[in-house]
Amino acid sequence: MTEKITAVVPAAGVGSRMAADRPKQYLQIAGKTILEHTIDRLFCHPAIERVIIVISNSDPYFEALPLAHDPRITRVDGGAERADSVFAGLAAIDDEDSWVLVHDAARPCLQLADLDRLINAALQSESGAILAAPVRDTMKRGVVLAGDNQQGIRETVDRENLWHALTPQMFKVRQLRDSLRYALEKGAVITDEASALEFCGYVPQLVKGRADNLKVTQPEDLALAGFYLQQITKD
Ligand SMILES: Nc1ccn([C@@H]2O[C@H](COP(=O)(O)OP(=O)(O)OP(=O)(O)O)[C@@H](O)[C@H]2O)c(=O)n1
Ligand SMILES: C[C@](O)(CO)[C@H](O)COP(=O)(O)O
Repeated sequence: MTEKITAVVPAAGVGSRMAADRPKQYLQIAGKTILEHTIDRLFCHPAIERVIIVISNSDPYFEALPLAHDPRITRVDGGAERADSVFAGLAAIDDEDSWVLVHDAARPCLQLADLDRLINAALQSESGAILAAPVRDTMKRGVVLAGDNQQGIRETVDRENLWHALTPQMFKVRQLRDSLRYALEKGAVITDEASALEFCGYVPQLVKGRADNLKVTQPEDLALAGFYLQQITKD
């Protein structure tokens, strides 16, 4: 593969659900921050030429990391929402005909085989591609019960063809930038890149990925991510 790909890593969140003493991307696993593990996983693939890391403009942690001095890495300021941060990262890419791969800083357990399959699928897709994991549990939609903050079951959601969207998600820069701009201008709720393309009528490809490509989100995820990373570095 000769394609050279720019990765955009949104890392400007505060990690509120983690309830830690710092944003979760700076929590340590095996002596390195989650952010460093994530960047290491991306650079394992030869097609990843450059990484744009999107950081909060009030972030006091990033500059202390060796990453901050890596010539392959560019820092840009993030925005209020993840989609704003991704849009800011895209602004740092000059060639609109090139490929961009967006990967959450909070997903440090990405495996090379999944990354390679996603890249190959996106290169052959008119509307890019995302890693996704099929839902494995029975899915319920809740309803807030009157009088307290308890939820009851409103319905069981058909899980046929239901997927967890993961990252990386890979698209042509122009297609993603134009879709994000349009969707955000129209006030669409955009929680991943694919939803912006969907809003514009595109059909990105779903590429089955490993369920252990977890997004560190809640306190119990940190130990699990540590276990998964140990498995990767052992292989
Ligand atoms: N304004 C934002 C919000 C989120 N992110 C990034 O998007 C990724 C996925 O978002 P999420 O897991 O929701 O992270 P947080 O927003 O930090 O978490 P929380 O919602 O618990 O605060 C994370 O790497 C996060 O740093 C970002 O770059 N800019
Ligand atoms: C992009 C994402 O990882 C896909 O599942 C997820 O939407 C990001 O987390 P958030 O909590 O929605 O910001």
